[in-house]
Amino acid sequence: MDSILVRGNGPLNGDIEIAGAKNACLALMPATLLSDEPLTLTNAPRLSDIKTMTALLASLGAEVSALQDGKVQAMSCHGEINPVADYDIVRKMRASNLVLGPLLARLGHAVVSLPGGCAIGARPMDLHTTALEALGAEIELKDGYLHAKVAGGRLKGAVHKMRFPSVGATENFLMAASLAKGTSVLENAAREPEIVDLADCLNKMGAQIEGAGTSRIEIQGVDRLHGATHPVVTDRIELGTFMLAPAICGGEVTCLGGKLSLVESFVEKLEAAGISVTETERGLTVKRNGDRVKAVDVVTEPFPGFPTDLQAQMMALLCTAEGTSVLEETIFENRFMHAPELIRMGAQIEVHGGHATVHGVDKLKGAPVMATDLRASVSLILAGLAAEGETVVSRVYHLDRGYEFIEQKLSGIGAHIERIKG
Ligand SMILES: CC(=O)N[C@H]1[C@@H](OP(=O)(O)OP(=O)(O)OC[C@H]2O[C@@H](n3ccc(=O)[nH]c3=O)[C@H](O)[C@@H]2O)O[C@H](CO)[C@@H](O)[C@@H]1O
Ligand SMILES: C=C(OP(=O)(O)O)C(=O)O
Repeated sequence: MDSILVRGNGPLNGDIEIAGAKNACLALMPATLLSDEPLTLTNAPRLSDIKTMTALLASLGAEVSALQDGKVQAMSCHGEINPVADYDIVRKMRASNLVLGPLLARLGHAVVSLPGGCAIGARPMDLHTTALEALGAEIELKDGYLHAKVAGGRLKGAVHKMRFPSVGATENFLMAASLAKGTSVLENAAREPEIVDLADCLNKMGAQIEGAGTSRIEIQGVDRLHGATHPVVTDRIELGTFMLAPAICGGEVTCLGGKLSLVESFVEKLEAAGISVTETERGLTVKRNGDRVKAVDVVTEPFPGFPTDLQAQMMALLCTAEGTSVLEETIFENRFMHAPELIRMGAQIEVHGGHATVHGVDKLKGAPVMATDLRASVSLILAGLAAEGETVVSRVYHLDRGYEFIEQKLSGIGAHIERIKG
């Protein structure tokens, strides 16, 4: 298994290109199941998760090809569709559960393995199933699989309010309701940019969705959807991650394609810590003011709040802040696994339940550390860039799920980083 070696760095300077969003692309790809015409996604990220979704869609009967430089993902689903999403693929990736809504809408039945838990916490599906049941589906759990069917074969529009604004359940509901008979309304819907991106793409395919990006989304069901070409929205988590590189090491870096609207609550915290962020036509330029950042408190929340997917990276920054910061994780129950690894590097962190208290130290020290999940992995790389000496992050397969060409991208702004093939 590969490892990443990072050497403590001086200032970082230059431009870094931000890719299309993993979490948007993984929701857009299953939309191909809704139409027999081709769906082409441009600006797709080159990640192992995208390959896993490709394998899942292929197992369901879709033709999926990555074209040109790999950034164009073309999909077509005109042949026979297999309604069974197998455990062997679904277990590899939470986002596999996003085929449930489209399969049900297109075929009137589906059998999808439960994703199971993952390192960061439980990944339940009750919000997905109750949302689809509101549209007339009957869903039963048997042998670890959700068996879903619709009497009469077609879902029916309905008003549904979710108890929590789940991103995945909102995505499944949008795709399912697009082909349902009549009007559907989702209340307390998730407002993440990835939801807006999916709704934009579905609308290009002929869906009639209004209100995406707000907590009330209205969907007028249509009889069929057609093909479309759609660019995947910028990855706000990759953007936030790379914005932290100059914040940690000093210097000035422009994240090309970055937009403030994608990362507002994150930028508020960066500014409070003493980092300046400027938006230009090229992207977001980030500069640290002074030698050390100031401590800030962070609470993760659904969008537009501070993203859970940036909590680990923010903790890496706060390890060397002046003062004490408290990070509260409210989305996933086990998302502080980077803390013990950061402690190995000299950080002073106490974790109590969903709270982590970080007492800033002058300097971190390089150490061998272990990546436990995707965002934890990258937080250790960021911490390594701020540490004295060498840090080797092992088990980086997690990293390849969410960051394309990370060594090349960070080397391009002056970081000392290399991959050790394992
Ligand atoms: C709100 C939030 O930040 N969601 C994040 C979540 O999306 P993802 O779609 O995976 O997760 P949800 O938004 O559905 O889940 C967030 C919370 O709801 C709970 N839950 C979820 C579904 C369900 O049926 N029942 C249930 O109780 C989960 O246990 C969790 O506590 O992970 C993605 C990958 O890290 C992130 O990009 C999303 O921003
Ligand atoms: C945890 C993440 O992904 P997933 O939900 O696919 O596990 C993430 O993107 O940070």
